[in-house]
Amino acid sequence: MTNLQPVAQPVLTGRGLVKRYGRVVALDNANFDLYPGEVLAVIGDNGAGKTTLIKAISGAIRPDEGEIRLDGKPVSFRSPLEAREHGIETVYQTLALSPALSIADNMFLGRELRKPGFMGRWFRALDREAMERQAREKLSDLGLMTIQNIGQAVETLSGGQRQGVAVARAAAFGSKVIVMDEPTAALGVKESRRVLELIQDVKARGMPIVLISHNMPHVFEVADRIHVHRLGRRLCVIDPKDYTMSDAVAFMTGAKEPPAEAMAA
Ligand SMILES: Nc1ncnc2c1ncn2[C@@H]1O[C@H](COP(=O)(O)OP(=O)(O)OP(=O)(O)O)[C@@H](O)[C@H]1O
Repeated sequence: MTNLQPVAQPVLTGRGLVKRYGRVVALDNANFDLYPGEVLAVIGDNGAGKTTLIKAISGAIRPDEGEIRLDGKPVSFRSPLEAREHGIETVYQTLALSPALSIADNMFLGRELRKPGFMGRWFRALDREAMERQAREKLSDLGLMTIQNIGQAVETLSGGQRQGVAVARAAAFGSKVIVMDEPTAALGVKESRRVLELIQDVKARGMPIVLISHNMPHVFEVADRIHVHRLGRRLCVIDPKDYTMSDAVAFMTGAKEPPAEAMAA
């Protein structure tokens, strides 16, 4: 069995996270660990609490209880913007791109570059040239320059290309962690392949990734470790090399219990 306790300090941890929605306990004392440079897949049945976990670590919700640490320091994000400011970028299932805006505008949405000047930030003119240049650089860094025109509206791109823009944006600005919620769910075979390659590219640049996915072949292809979530908490962490996809599904549905060494604290 592979030793699943990496020696490095985790980049991001969650301890004892609780989130209640009325009587529903979406997170029930959940723990979480992400290590440097790894792709950590989070899998679980519908309603297991994966999205709630990811929302907690990306600032979209505040847990009722528990502690989140980034680089060993306790953090408490009041909004996704605050999490972004700390280097945690999230690519949501719904993408959060503005279809009518250009690729460059989308990449800089909410953090537009402005020309220098004496006036307050919001009164200075946008520096379109710099944004377009940097957007082009970021996309080509990730091998995404099949997109010809950076001024093209996002609504004219294919699903895979849109996902590419969202991932490139996250990779460009996420200085510490990238979280991806079902990045291949709405994509065809070829486009999914490109996104999986992108995940590998981002990982190769040393950035750890949290990947939530129901797609077991994709999870088994790219994940270094798999966090299995059940009934609002982490049940176990497994190495995809040591288990089959049907083992993973059996653990997540409760059809089979994981061996003691994989059980999470
Ligand atoms: N805003 C909300 N209001 C009320 N209940 C919620 C809310 N968000 C999540 N829940 C409940 O919390 C539980 C966990 O939901 P969550 O979306 O985190 O699960 P999930 O593992 O991501 O599921 P799926 O795979 O279906 O997306 C579910 O019972 C869900 O109905």
